[in-house]
Amino acid sequence: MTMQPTASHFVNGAYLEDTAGDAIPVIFPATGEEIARVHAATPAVVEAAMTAAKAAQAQWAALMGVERGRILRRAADIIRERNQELSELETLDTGKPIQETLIADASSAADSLEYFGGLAASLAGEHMQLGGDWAYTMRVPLGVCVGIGAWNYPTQIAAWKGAPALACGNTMVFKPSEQTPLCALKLAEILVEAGAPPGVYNVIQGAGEVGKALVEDPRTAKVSLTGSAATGKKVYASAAAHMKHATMELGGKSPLIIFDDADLENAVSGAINANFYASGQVCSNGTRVFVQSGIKVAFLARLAERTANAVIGDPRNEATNFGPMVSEEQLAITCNYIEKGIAEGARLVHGGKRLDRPGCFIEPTIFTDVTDDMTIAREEIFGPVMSVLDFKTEEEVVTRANATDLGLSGAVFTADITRAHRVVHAIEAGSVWINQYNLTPVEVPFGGMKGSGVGRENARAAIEHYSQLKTVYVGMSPVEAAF
Ligand SMILES: NC(=O)c1ccc[n+]([C@@H]2O[C@H](COP(=O)([O-])OP(=O)(O)OC[C@H]3O[C@@H](n4cnc5c(N)ncnc54)[C@H](O)[C@@H]3O)[C@@H](O)[C@H]2O)c1
Ligand SMILES: C[N+](C)(C)CC=O
Repeated sequence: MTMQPTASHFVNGAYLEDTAGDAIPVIFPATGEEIARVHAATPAVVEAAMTAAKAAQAQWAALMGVERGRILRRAADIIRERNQELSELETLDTGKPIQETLIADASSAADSLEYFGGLAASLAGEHMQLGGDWAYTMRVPLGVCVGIGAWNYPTQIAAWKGAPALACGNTMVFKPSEQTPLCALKLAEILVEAGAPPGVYNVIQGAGEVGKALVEDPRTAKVSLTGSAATGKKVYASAAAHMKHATMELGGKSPLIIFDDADLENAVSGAINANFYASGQVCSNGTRVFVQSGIKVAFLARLAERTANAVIGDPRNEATNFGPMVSEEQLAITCNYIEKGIAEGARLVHGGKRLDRPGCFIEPTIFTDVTDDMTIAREEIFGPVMSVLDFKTEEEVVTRANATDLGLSGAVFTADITRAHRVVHAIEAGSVWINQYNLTPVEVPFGGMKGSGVGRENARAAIEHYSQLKTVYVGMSPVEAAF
């Protein structure tokens, strides 16, 4: 099986190769098979991409918003028509089950292009009457935006950054994660097919060094990173040093709070989605599951029963609902955390073992008797490891839920609507669900508080992060000079 792209990079409207860059093998995580090989961008490729994006920007921004929007919406239509093919590619690139990718990835990219394509024509400033004088604001693009992606949602991340950037009249150079380089190339190809001029959306490959070169390039006006908190700190500092705009979509260690009065079955469903979707490799996952004492025994019993029903296997099989992890490296990190959990006294309720088969498979894992000070309760694992902690009172759980430097997401499951709102208002996180988990439609802003990031993706909020206001003061009478 091979998914070899035409070339490693997509620059100035066409595929571009430069084999002088380090080779990056693309591994299908379910088998360990190499399905493609791309090359990291050399300085010449970085230069070509930045030059193309810079050259294309003014002309792209000069188009009517409705014209830019039409191109984005046409790209959305093409993505929907090719959903099967793009979902299969996402599955091969990441290892996520096809039953997930068919509904969550290319379609999310299409939603984003459709949504921001729809908004492009309505981007506008304001008019202020100042007696006889007046002023107005214009919403203007930032210039060349750099997007840098994580490996868990390669298609979605490429579009969540590209669609609002392009809608606002910016151009983009996007660098996917070196672990999942294939999907973003398809987005670049589709945008050109939809009518985007050369240079408007470019994709180049590489690891952190290439990302760093893009961030530091003087032509870069804005950086949007999806990645770990550690990388975020470095990239944010570098962007700030040169006064560049920045959006940081980083990791989390989110609390999922289940009160005694919650619908048990729904709470179990929430905890499963919040921990085992995409084999646990979701930034917003609710990995600290706080369960009120009265419901804990019943919750754990039902959770273990339902988790035992997971269909683990080849992600290309439509029946599979739990696939491999993305890489041997990520699997090893996860196994290490499981060992630490055991060593620090947490009790395994389910899973905990690597599967005895080829590929990066590990069982969905549930720990109970977890305490707040344990490593597995403090650090983002980014694997299918759920920690169940118990609590007695609302006040106690809110304090414990907030006792983290991160603040990406959270949830509360309860039948008491007053308490639900009280608790979600108290949780320090960018997205909080009530009796739901991990739904992130394009209509609602997504992003983190505290160490989980700055800025927001999706919704109208993203427009604020991909454009800036210019104020124009119009003098209607002579200047009154002092002398
Ligand atoms: N908040 C969100 O929306 C969101 C979504 C998905 C993933 N994530 C987070 O991403 C992390 C997992 O992804 P990962 O392992 O790919 O993260 P990572 O931080 O290792 O890498 C992310 C990207 O940054 C690049 N990079 C690394 N060092 C860089 C540097 N110095 N300068 C510029 N670019 C650099 C990498 O090549 C990669 O493309 C998790 O922490 C997860 O929570 C967050
Ligand atoms: C943004 N989200 C939650 C869809 C995927 C994060 O890993």
